Amino acid sequence: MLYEKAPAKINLTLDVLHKRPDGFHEVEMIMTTVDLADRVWLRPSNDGHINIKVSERFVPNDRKNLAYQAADLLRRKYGIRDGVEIMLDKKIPVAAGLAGGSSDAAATLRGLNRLWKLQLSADELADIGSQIGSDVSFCVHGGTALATGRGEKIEHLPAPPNCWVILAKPSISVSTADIYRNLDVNSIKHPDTAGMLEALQTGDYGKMCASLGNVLEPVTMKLHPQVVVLKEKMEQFGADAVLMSGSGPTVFGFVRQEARVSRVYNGLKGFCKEVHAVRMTGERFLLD
Ligand SMILES: C[C@](O)(CO)[C@H](O)COP(=O)(O)OP(=O)(O)OC[C@H]1O[C@@H](n2ccc(N)nc2=O)[C@H](O)[C@@H]1O
Ligand SMILES: Nc1ncnc2c1ncn2[C@@H]1O[C@H](COP(=O)(O)OP(=O)(O)OP(=O)(O)O)[C@@H](O)[C@H]1O
Repeated sequence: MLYEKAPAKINLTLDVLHKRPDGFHEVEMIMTTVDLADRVWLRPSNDGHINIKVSERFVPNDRKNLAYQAADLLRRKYGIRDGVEIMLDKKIPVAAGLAGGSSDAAATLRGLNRLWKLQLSADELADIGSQIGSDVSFCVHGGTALATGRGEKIEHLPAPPNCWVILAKPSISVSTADIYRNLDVNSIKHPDTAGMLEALQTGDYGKMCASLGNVLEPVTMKLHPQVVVLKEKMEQFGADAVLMSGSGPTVFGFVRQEARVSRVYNGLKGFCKEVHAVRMTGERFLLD
């Protein structure tokens, strides 16, 4: 049995440049992994099938699961006949803007690369992953990166300055496709991507806080006012800066002072079932 960690991501910035002829949006976003992770186990089986077992009742255990799609893609591409059992222990909130499914798919790609001795590089796996979803390429590499194109073009960046990240997910589900559909590309207020890049290069915490921005945030907030309330609460409880991740609805807040972490965490617990205090790991997966 083989184990892979599948960490969640947050978006420090998310900008949309334009809508493409293929219906997707050309994005420019800075993402980083946090130490909240699903756990993925892979066990070879000789029935020639891909079997998924998931700890979470609402997550599909058939070909709709992104980990299934990752295994299926590799099997077809490399003519593999072996079966595999994939066990997913979900810790990342589902449909949250934290790339849970994408990270499971990425971990499956990394794990099967080892199990089936395919000797593919991280870039090759990321390329295969982009066929599953826009966030899978980033999740194959992890760490901190600028993602462009549909999200599949990755440039590695230095890890963010050290701080706590409080994640809070309201109990609503958000469809990424719906949020992009409701975005008016002509009235976008673009985030300061250059400022965020500089903050990462220089390790400037204040500048990182000031440069957070996500063009999908107002779209999700309009459809789900709970996200506005949650962001305000997090600010009131003392987070240094707050933003929605991806298409939402998870909101994250940075807290540098150790003493404030429990105040923000406990305060939010009163409003929200799913609250986590995590760190940005900056941990990149290097394949051998
Ligand atoms: C919001 C983010 O999570 C930010 O990291 C990503 O942009 C979305 O990544 P994802 O969930 O992996 O998205 P996909 O599964 O590829 O696409 C879901 C849907 O979102 C829309 N979509 C996604 C990515 C993109 N660059 N433009 C889009 O318009 C499309 O309607 C697509 O059908
Ligand atoms: N392994 C998986 N884990 C969770 N959800 C999955 C998985 N595979 C498929 N899904 C489906 O994908 C949907 C979105 O789940 P996911 O947790 O990946 O969303 P997300 O965090 O918003 O992703 P992203 O940030 O990439 O948009 C779920 O409602 C579920 O039906």
